[in-house]
Amino acid sequence: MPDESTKRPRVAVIMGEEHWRAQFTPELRRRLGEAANLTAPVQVNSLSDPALAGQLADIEFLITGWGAMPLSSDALDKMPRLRGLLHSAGSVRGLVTSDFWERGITVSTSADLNADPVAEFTLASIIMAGKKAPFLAAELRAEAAKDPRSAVGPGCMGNARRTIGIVGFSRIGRRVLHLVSQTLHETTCLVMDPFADRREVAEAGAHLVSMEEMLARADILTLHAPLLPSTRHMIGPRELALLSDGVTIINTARGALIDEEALEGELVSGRLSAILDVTEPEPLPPTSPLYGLTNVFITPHIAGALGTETQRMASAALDELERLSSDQPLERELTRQQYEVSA
Ligand SMILES: NC(=O)c1ccc[n+]([C@@H]2O[C@H](COP(=O)([O-])OP(=O)(O)OC[C@H]3O[C@@H](n4cnc5c(N)ncnc54)[C@H](O)[C@@H]3O)[C@@H](O)[C@H]2O)c1
Ligand SMILES: O=C(O)[C@H](O)COP(=O)(O)O
Repeated sequence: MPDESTKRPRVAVIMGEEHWRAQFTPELRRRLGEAANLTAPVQVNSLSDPALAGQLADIEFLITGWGAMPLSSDALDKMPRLRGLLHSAGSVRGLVTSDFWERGITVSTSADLNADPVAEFTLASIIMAGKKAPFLAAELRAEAAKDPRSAVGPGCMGNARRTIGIVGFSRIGRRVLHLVSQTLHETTCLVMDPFADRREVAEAGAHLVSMEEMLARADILTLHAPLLPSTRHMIGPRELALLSDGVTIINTARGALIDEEALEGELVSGRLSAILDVTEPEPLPPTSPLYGLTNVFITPHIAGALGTETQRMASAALDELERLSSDQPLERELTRQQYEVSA
């Protein structure tokens, strides 16, 4: 009698072992085992792992994740039956190439679920920036004997009637807009994105504006564009100079969106403040003056999914596997066109 498992699609999991352990709980592994005829071992971090050598020809789907090594054309040549790649994290950049679409291999990503915690972190940052909380806390630490209220410097205070500039109507940018609109009172949201549809932005409750208009009007500027050749240093000395005194820049996207030298100048002078989850380089060198500034709050790239948040992404990749196996349409497919302008 044929083994039931051979009727299921052949699947390999390509990701770092620590992420496999953290994301694929026993319950998710049980689901995976029920949906797939798994390779042995189930998880490796590279398709060139010798343990997979004799098994590549049968593989139909790959579940990938953080810690996976790039998937080369050579490896794809050895997998003529490969139909889909289901990524249990966000960006597939650095992992897949245009080769995938050229070969008709479907790509799906859990990036929407990685976007949620970044948007939540950004909302929290906007609220804290409105009170200048991280900056006043740093001033208090530096000068503990001072009356805290005397530490209140120039720039916006309070979270009502503020203008928030959102760079990028991306997955995360859209979520930030939604959360801000739901949470803060009488807030004006401006969006800058050359690919966004004006009506869609308006329906989401914001105004699509030029970069210049956004910079002139924003009390808080928050960055959510992908890092592409066209967006590197999109915020340079000219753009920073257009911001009013006391504006806080929030960057949870990529450090290289901002010209770091120009940013450093504006922060050292105290004219602008910043909440930076990402920097260029990352981490900043120990000699960076930004570490010593009370108007700068730096976190070590923690806005995206961490710990318990990452299991939703694994579950979503399994949902996609189950859909593909039963010829249902995918919910998280990434087309080649989207890939060109994606994070
Ligand atoms: N800090 C973290 O832990 C963390 C986690 C996840 C993502 N990120 C970063 O957050 C950013 C947003 O991620 P995402 O998944 O929402 O991106 P995404 O893939 O949804 O972004 C694509 C969209 O960005 C917009 N865009 C493209 N070029 C633009 C430009 N020149 N100006 C403005 N907008 C432009 C377009 O609307 C495009 O559809 C990326 O830089 C990503 O790397 C950071
Ligand atoms: O900064 C990020 O993009 C995340 O922390 C990592 O997510 P990724 O899966 O998009 O690389």
